[in-house]
Amino acid sequence: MEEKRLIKKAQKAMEKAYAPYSGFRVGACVLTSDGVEFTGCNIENASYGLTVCAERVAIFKAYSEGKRNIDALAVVADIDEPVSPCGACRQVMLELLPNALIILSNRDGSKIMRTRPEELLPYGFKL
Ligand SMILES: O=c1ccn([C@H]2C[C@H](O)[C@@H](CO)O2)c(=O)[nH]1
Ligand SMILES: [Zn+2]
Repeated sequence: MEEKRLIKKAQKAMEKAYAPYSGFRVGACVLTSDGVEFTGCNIENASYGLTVCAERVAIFKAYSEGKRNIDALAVVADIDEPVSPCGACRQVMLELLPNALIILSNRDGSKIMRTRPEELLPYGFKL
């Protein structure tokens, strides 16, 4: 099943998280309409505000390779409950993958929430 594979890839990407400050490890995987997948992990910095979330790394990898049609995004964190994406990522999702299925899960993939960018960020800012 596609959803399970995306979660597995996000879990694998989570192992690469660079999170020495928060210790909060996150992984993500996007699926493009032509079946290509891009993974990401969170990458922190001593200048804390420069940190980039796992979701945005995966989304930006897809866009930077010319893949703008994203059908699904899976995000997992090393916690018991499904991860809740930050406000910045919600804003990015709304603009870059407005119609994608957003799959949120926990460390072992045992709990899954399914949502959409519009539901994660109602009345979001758009130009
Ligand atoms: O959905 C989320 C939530 C948090 N983080 C990262 C940012 C930071 O490195 C750490 C703690 O906020 O987790 C993500 O990558 N994705
Ligand atoms: Zn974020």
